[in-house]
Amino acid sequence: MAVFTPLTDSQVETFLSQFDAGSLIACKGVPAGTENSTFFVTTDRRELVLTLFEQGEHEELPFFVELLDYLDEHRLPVPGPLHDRDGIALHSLAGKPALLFPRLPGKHPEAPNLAQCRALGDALGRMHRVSQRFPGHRPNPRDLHWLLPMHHKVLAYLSPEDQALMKDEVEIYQGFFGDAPTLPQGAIHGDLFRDNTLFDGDELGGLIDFYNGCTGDLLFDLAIVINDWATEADGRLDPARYEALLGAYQARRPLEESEREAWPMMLRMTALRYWLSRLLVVYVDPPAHDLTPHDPEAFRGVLKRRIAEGALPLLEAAR
Ligand SMILES: Nc1ncnc2c1ncn2[C@@H]1O[C@H](COP(=O)(O)OP(=O)(O)O)[C@@H](O)[C@H]1O
Ligand SMILES: N[C@@H](CCOP(=O)(O)O)C(=O)O
Repeated sequence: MAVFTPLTDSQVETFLSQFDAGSLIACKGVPAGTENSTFFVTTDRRELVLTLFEQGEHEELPFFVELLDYLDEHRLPVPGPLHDRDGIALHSLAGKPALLFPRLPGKHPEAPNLAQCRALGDALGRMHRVSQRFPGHRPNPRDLHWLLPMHHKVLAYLSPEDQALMKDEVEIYQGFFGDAPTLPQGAIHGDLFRDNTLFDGDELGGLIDFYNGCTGDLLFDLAIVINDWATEADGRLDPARYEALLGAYQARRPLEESEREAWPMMLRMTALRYWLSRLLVVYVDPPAHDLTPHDPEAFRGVLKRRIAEGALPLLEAAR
């Protein structure tokens, strides 16, 4: 259960009255959330999602609004936030920052099929084409600059073998990315796992949960996607899903030479990013709620597979 701040109907009615979105019929807490309180709101006009921001840096919310507005204006399948009659999206409700969104159709794909992988690759490629011109700026909070200090915090909890793995990897990324040319930049989702997408059958209903959104290497986003969408439980890449996703992505935005060179390393670095963030949740900074944390071991497995796979000749097949 993850409604951290319950709301009364009268609170929701007053909140809704600022928007041109109809009158309240029903408001239901969504159990699936992990960080924010989310409600499905039905009015006499439409289906909406109300999010109360429980944690995180609230001063960054205007960036997320700008990014979603921008992507929505460019016809990407994202929930563009509703703006009130004065043009304001970000409000306060029950003492928490609040945003109202259209409710997008579909559910999270657990075992994505090839059509869904193609749809996701296509949407991400389209998003990255336009996001290169997004004027906002928010440095990537989970890139190498974060890995460098943070990995020290978990070393004490790891076996000697895993300590060596993590330390060696971070050192390798430092050497590689320190010397590499700047990769194509733009706004990225930053956490585009299956559970941050909605599918209605094979049709992509939308990309949601942009609260890791930031600006940085586009390739970082693509690598996160491959490590989740095209990866088996043991960390192995699934060639068919890999090619479906990368092929559709590159039909919209072909990778540049610098990105092809950085690709195997980016897959490794983003695998380690989740190994580390999950270890931090388990050992260093557990959340106040009792939701089961994600398993860090899964991404240790992904990292080890990516190292073993080396230069990934499959990329050629996905050109
Ligand atoms: N715009 C939306 N349309 C439909 N469902 C949504 C939308 N936004 C969120 N949800 C649903 O609410 C759940 C929790 O939202 P999310 O933003 O992922 O919260 P958290 O950051 O707390 O995990 C999602 O898994 C999804 O099922
Ligand atoms: N999708 C992530 C959860 C969000 O990561 P965070 O670093 O923003 O907390 C996962 O599967 O671990």
